[in-house]
Amino acid sequence: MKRIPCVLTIAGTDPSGGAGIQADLKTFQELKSYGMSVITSVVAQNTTGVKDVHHLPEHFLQGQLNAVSNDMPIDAFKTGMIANKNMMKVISEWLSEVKAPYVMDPVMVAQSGDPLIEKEAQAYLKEYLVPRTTLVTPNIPEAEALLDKSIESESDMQEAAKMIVQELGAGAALIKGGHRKGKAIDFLYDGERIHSYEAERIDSSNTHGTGCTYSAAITTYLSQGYSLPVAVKEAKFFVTEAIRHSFDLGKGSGPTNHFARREEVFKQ
Ligand SMILES: Nc1ncnc2c1ncn2[C@@H]1O[C@H](COP(=O)(O)OP(=O)(O)O)[C@@H](O)[C@H]1O
Ligand SMILES: Cc1ncc(COP(=O)(O)O)c(N)n1
Repeated sequence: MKRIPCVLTIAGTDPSGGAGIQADLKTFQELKSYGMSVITSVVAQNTTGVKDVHHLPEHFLQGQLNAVSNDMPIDAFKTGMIANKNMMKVISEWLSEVKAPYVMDPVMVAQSGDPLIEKEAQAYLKEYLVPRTTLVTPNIPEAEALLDKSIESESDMQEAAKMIVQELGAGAALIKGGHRKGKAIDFLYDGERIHSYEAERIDSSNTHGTGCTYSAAITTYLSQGYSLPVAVKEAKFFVTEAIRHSFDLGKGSGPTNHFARREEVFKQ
C-alpha cells in the first residue's frame, strides 16, 4: 500500500484549540495527511487574547526537529510563530537538510493584537528564512512589515506579492485580504503570474486562527502533490467554509470549524 502523505508544522500553541499547532493538526487530519508537530513556544491564549508565552530553549527546538526528521518522511512543512532570532537560526540550519515544500505563515501579531514575534527578529526572518520558502502567506499588516510599505488597494496587494518574490526571494507569495473590507480576495504570485482567489466576506467575528488554518491546508495539499495554484484554491474553499460554519465558542473572536466541509455539517 502506498504510504500516507506526511506533513509537519513548526509553530506555537493555542490551548483553546483555534490557532497555532492545534489548528494545524486539525487541518492536516481533516484533509487526510499524517500530521506531525514541533513546538516553538507554549502560548497561554484563548479567543480573547494572549495571556503569557514561554519560548522553548533552542536545544529543545533542535531536539524536536531532529526527532522528526531523523525518523519520519516529510512531504511538506509549514512554519507559524517563530518568536525570536535564536529559534529562527535553529530552523534555518535545519532547513538545509530538508527538501520538501516549505510554506511560511509569517505570524507577527495574534488576531487580538498581541505581538507574537520580537521586533528585531523580523529582519532575520526576511533575510534568512523568506528566501528558503516555497510560499509565504502574509496578511496585509505582515506584508507591510516585510516590505516596509503601505498596502491599500488590490493592485498594491498584487505588487506586494511580486516584490516578496522578486526582491525578498520567496518562492511564491500569497497576500491575504482578510483585513480589508468587501470581498475576501487573496492574490498569489508564483513567479510567473498573478492568480486571484475570491470569496464573499462572511459576517462573522470567528476568525481566530484563519491564517493558521489556511496555510496548514495549503501545506497539506502540497504534501499530496497538488500544484501550488490548485493547493491554494482548495485551501481557500476549506478556510471559507470553516469561517462560514464556525461556532460562537469563547468570549472573544471564536475559532473556525475544521469539520465544515463534511456533508453532515452542510445538511444542518
Ligand atoms: N470574514 C471573512 N469572510 C471570508 N473570508 C475571510 C474572512 N476573514 C478572513 N477571510 C479569509 O481567511 C483567510 C485568512 O486571511 P487573514 O484573516 O487575512 O489572515 P490572518 O489570519 O493571517 O490575519 C484569507 O483567505 C481571507 O481572505
Ligand atoms: C501560536 C499562534 N500562532 C499564530 C496565531 C495567529 O493566529 P491568527 O490566524 O488568528 O492570526 C496565534 N494566535 N497563535
